Amino acid sequence: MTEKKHLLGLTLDELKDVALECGLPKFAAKQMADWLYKKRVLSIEEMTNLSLANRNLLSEKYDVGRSLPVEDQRSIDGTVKYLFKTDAGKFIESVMIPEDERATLCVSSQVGCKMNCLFCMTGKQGFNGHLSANEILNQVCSIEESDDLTNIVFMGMGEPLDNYEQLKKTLDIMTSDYGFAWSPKRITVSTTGVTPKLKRFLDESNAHLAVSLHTPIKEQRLSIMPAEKAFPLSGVLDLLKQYDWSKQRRLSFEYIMFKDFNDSLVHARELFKILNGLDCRVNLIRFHAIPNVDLVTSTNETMVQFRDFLTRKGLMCTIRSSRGEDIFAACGMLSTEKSKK
Ligand SMILES: C[S@@+](CC[C@H](N)C(=O)[O-])C[C@H]1O[C@@H](n2cnc3c(N)ncnc32)[C@H](O)[C@@H]1O
Ligand code: SF4
Repeated sequence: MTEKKHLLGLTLDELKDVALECGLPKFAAKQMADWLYKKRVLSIEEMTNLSLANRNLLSEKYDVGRSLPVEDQRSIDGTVKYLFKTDAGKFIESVMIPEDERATLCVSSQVGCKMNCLFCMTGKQGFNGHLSANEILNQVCSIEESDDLTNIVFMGMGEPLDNYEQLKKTLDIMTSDYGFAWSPKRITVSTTGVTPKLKRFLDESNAHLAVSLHTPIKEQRLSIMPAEKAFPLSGVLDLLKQYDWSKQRRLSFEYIMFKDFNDSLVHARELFKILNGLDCRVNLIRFHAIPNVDLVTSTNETMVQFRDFLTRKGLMCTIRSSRGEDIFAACGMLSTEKSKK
């Protein structure tokens, strides 16, 4: 028996094609979108404003394509890490982070990652495949807290801009009226800066952008982020400087603080210099230690000094609190290497 194709993850135009293919009236596409993205049903059977005959026709080739997490782990700080199995039998993780009135879901965009950043567990796993829009949206729809989510960040496993077509489809469905109808201000895409795709992302979406910067010095960045070779930070900044960031769209830079590596005031000064003229903020992140990597996180005192230096210069800078470290759910700690085995 051939595998059925999934409806979740299809845009309204694609659902119109499905309606045509299965001999359903064109307006059935909007009805399907309502069931998938507003009422979030698990089966075609539940789409009760489609006639039974039409539901049967649709079910011959399609299913909804929802799959529940196969495992969850809860941190003492309330963070929950979910494990999902993909269609290809691989595993990915998503992390739900509750904070005051907010509930943020950190989603994965790939199984593993090609970028091989020295400090990241996902990078150590290597690249095991792209996720489809279905598999990205399923992470949002299929967790217990789904209805309460206030924000989505693409900071889980993978480099979202290396999977641009599926990212774009996901963002379209999340922000369109026929889809989740979310404001793009609730969504942040984090990237090392895959320049050609970054340009498309800036032109084709209004979601917030976070760039993983980590050091203003080229040779140092190259030593911890091999992607610096193909997509130098200087090119990323040139591109970003062509856009108007003074409106609703937010630009931020992630900066992991490594002790005696990138945490001196010389670095802070250089960072200020290269970001000068950009309407942006800097998030300082503690390094979450991973096995077999010699880097160490900076002290709180150093982080505060670094932050205060930039703040005094007029650059908005915050220290991001680490969440879910006890269950290996914090930034850069996600890996499904073991699940694979
Ligand atoms: C896992 S990445 C996923 C998104 C995208 N690939 C990127 O690098 O921006 C999300 C963020 O986690 C950071 N990160 C990776 N490893 C980390 C670690 N061990 N400790 C703290 N942050 C880490 C990355 O630099 C990035 O800012
Ligand atoms: S930090 Fe981001 S780009 Fe680098 S290896 Fe990890 S997931 Fe990939």
